[in-house]
Amino acid sequence: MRKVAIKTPSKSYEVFIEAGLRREIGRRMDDVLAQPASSVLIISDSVVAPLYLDEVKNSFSDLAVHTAVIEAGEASKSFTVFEQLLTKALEAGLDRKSVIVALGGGVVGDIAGFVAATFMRGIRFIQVPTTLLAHDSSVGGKVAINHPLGKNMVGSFHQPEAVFYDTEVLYSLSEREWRSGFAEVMKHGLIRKPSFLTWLQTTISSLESIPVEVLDELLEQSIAVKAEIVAEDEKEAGVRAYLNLGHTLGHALETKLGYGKLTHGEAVVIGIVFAMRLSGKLCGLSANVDDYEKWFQRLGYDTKIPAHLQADELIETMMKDKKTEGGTIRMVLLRSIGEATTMTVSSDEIKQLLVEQVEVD
Ligand SMILES: NC(=O)c1ccc[n+]([C@@H]2O[C@H](COP(=O)([O-])OP(=O)(O)OC[C@H]3O[C@@H](n4cnc5c(N)ncnc54)[C@H](O)[C@@H]3O)[C@@H](O)[C@H]2O)c1
Ligand SMILES: O=C(O)C(=O)C[C@@H](O)[C@H](O)[C@H](O)COP(=O)(O)O
Ligand SMILES: [Zn+2]
Repeated sequence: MRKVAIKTPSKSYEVFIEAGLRREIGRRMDDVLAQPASSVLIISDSVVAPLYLDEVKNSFSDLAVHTAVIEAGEASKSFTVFEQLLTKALEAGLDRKSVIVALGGGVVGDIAGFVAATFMRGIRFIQVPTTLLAHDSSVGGKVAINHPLGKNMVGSFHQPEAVFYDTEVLYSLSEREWRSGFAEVMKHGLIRKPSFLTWLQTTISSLESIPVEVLDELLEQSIAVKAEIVAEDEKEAGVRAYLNLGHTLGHALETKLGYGKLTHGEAVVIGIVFAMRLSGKLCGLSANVDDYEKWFQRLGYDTKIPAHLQADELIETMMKDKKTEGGTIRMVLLRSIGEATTMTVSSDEIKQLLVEQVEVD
């Protein structure tokens, strides 16, 4: 068992990392709750539920356990599904002492967390992440749904009571989902921990899956970066924005292509390459961005912007990014590997580089 402590002004809790933990959720939840739960609503999705919902459900005894299964995929982070889940919570008779359990990847974690943040003005919830990407999304309390005009535009900060990470369940992930999650792992190295990044470069040569003998270490190191930053700045008044490296363009790509077309990690990697090229121009990043791009490509990422997207429409969507201030785009850039910063960037500078990164047919 590995543990990472998350300490924020609003709540302190732990991330427990252990193979087989899904069969222990009910019993372990009692250990982390200061007050017992009156009932539980497990929210999962249509891919995860058939695999793991029964095992999680059976780990609870002497408690009313309700379940809700949403359609798998990014399109479910919507107002419609949000309302359906609130209706389910009401029909199931949840009260202020009830606990929501988010069993799934970042989509389930984000929407279930937002239901918990808003139901009766806020009830407790537990994260049970089932994707590699969710090592990021389950920690730190950002919960949200998407708006057709922008990613995560409606949300809150609502910290979970605990994160129970069962590493065994990751081995039913597709290669594409391993790759998507690994984008956020690399991001954590790039913004804060060059030694971790070097370790990743020497240890991980394929993303078919992450070898079991390195998985726990990789998760602990990557979550530790997030924990450090969230402890410094829970509500993104400053350094937490560094966790957004690659996201200004990444989110715009997800929005403009239609939610779910690219995975979140695929979009973020394109955004990271873009942010690194801009960093070379604007804030002295001396690292060879071509070498990083080649590393990403060797790992199977497509680093180019799809050809049919126009720079102007991407810029228009980037303008709606949550870091934008007074109509100017603020991006996370790198002064060096491991040292992030935020900077205002003009549309002209963005446009020129966007055009250069568009894929050639
Ligand atoms: N809140 C945050 O801080 C934060 C951080 C990063 C990303 N996010 C959000 O997270 C979302 C992406 O999360 P994701 O990549 O986990 O996507 P996801 O939840 O859609 O999961 C990806 C796919 O894998 C399937 N899946 C999940 N677990 C599985 C398992 N163990 N075995 C087999 N299949 C499984 C899902 O059903 C889905 O089809 C995005 O909406 C992104 O905006 C939030
Ligand atoms: O935790 C954070 O802070 C992050 O920015 C982590 C990101 O990986 C994540 O995608 C997050 O949901 C983006 O937040 P947003 O505020 O840009 O919507
Ligand atoms: Zn992200």
